[in-house]
Amino acid sequence: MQKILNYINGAYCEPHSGKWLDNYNPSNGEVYSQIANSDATDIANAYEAAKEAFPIWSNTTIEERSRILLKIADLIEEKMVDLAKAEAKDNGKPLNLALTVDIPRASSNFRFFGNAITQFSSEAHESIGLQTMNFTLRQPLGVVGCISPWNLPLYLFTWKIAPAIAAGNTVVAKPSEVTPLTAFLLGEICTEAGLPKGVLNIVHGTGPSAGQAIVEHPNIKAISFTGGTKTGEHIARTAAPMFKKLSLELGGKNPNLIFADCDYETMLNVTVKSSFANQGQICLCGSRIFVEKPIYEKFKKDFIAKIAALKVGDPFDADTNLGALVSKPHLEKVQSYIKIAQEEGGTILYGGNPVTVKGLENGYYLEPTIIEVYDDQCRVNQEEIFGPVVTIMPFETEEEALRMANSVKYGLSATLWTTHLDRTMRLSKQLEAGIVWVNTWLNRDLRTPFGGMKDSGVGREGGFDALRFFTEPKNVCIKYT
Ligand SMILES: NC(=O)C1=CN([C@@H]2O[C@H](COP(=O)(O)OP(=O)(O)OC[C@H]3O[C@@H](n4cnc5c(N)ncnc54)[C@H](O)[C@@H]3O)[C@@H](O)[C@H]2O)C=CC1
Ligand SMILES: O=C(O)/C=C/C=C(\O)C(=O)O
Repeated sequence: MQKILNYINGAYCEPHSGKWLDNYNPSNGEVYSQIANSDATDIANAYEAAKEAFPIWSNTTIEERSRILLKIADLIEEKMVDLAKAEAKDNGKPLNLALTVDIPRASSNFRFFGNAITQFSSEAHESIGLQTMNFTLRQPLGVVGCISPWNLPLYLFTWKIAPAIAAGNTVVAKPSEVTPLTAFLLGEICTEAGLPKGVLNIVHGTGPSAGQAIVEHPNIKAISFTGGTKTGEHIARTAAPMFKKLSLELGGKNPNLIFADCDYETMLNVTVKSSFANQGQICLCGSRIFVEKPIYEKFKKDFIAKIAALKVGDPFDADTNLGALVSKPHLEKVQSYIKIAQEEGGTILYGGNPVTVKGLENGYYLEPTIIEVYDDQCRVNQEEIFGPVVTIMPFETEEEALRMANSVKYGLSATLWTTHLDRTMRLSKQLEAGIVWVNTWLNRDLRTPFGGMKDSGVGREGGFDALRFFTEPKNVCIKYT
């Protein structure tokens, strides 16, 4: 059986413990590989390799760093099909999605930061009349930790690693133990691209063991984490006494506000995606849909018809719209919320049942599910489900829509459908979200700040924000006569 090995100091190696975890294929429920079950010793080894590589890498010219990052981007593109197949098998997502979204974005992450680092510069402030000149160095932090989740495996893993190494840091990174395969494959791509050994070290294993050891390591200077809010809270508690820099991209329960004056057809098509792309397992999915009363009944009917036409099936079939959920425990968690919805008095307008796919009877499939709710404070409207489940509810006024949109503990993204300019401006300012999309969804320009407010996280990634996170500003003040 295939072994998912650690990649430390430029070479693949077994975990120190000699222990392995089962890796499941969500499409058929079978174990198909073994994952290194690493512990604090593996993290310490990875740290040592990263520490040794740091003085050389941090003094490598920007041009050379950029050249290597661009080469990694090229190699990911060259290996697109193999990587996409690996992602679909490991995660259960449709191959088409991996081919058009996940792997192209992983390549773009390296290409973007390979270029961005050549434009990242220090600031200077001349204190006129005082004969002093200040300039601010932006120095790499040292060894940093990157911890990523299972929903967009290579996409989010590289979203952290690329800016970290572009800025001159060396990295100890851990992908999710639920989807480690493409991170494993990234090791050989980095070697082929000529990334010096020790610059990127990839350690596999569980959160409480390998992940915790990264966060606890006293000399790992910063942690960039994407995952659940509870885990983020735990990481913050562990890291705070060591004054580590933290970037936490956490959960979401994002509102999708639909006004009667919107471009209806575009809204309907995009709302299908923002509800169920990647089986709804994207922290940015619009899982709470609020529709202005005059078009509510029409929307309900049209939305149900669109969803009924989606195909749940084998991730490798070209016409599959929704593949498998990522794991059995996750499927059970999502199903438990459908039960809660019924207990709370919600109406299941569509879906709610597991799907049996011929030849893949033990896979983790679930119908896309639409729940009509009558109180925006109910649990299914407040708690992150992170699956193919959306709630819908009508509203009468802009004020009511805004109040409900903001009445959750999360604040990651919000989507607004309207052609009314004043309303766009008013609501964009008042929505409690780090990202507001108007008449679009998941429309990404990698230069923009990305992250959430409230329980959706701390800090911003993307563009120069990421490069600023992965560097320490040091001001030098010179007095001259
Ligand atoms: N992007 C997002 O917003 C994501 C949100 N979630 C939410 O979180 C829920 C739980 O999913 P999980 O897979 O359990 O996510 P998680 O937050 O536990 O996992 C994310 C990453 O953190 C690591 N991790 C876990 N515990 C850690 C610790 N103590 N120290 C350091 N690293 C640790 C994991 O190994 C994984 O690499 C989901 O049902 C979903 O609601 C999950 C994944 C992504
Ligand atoms: O950077 C993006 O485009 C998307 C990020 C998505 C997540 O962070 C997530 O789903 O967890």
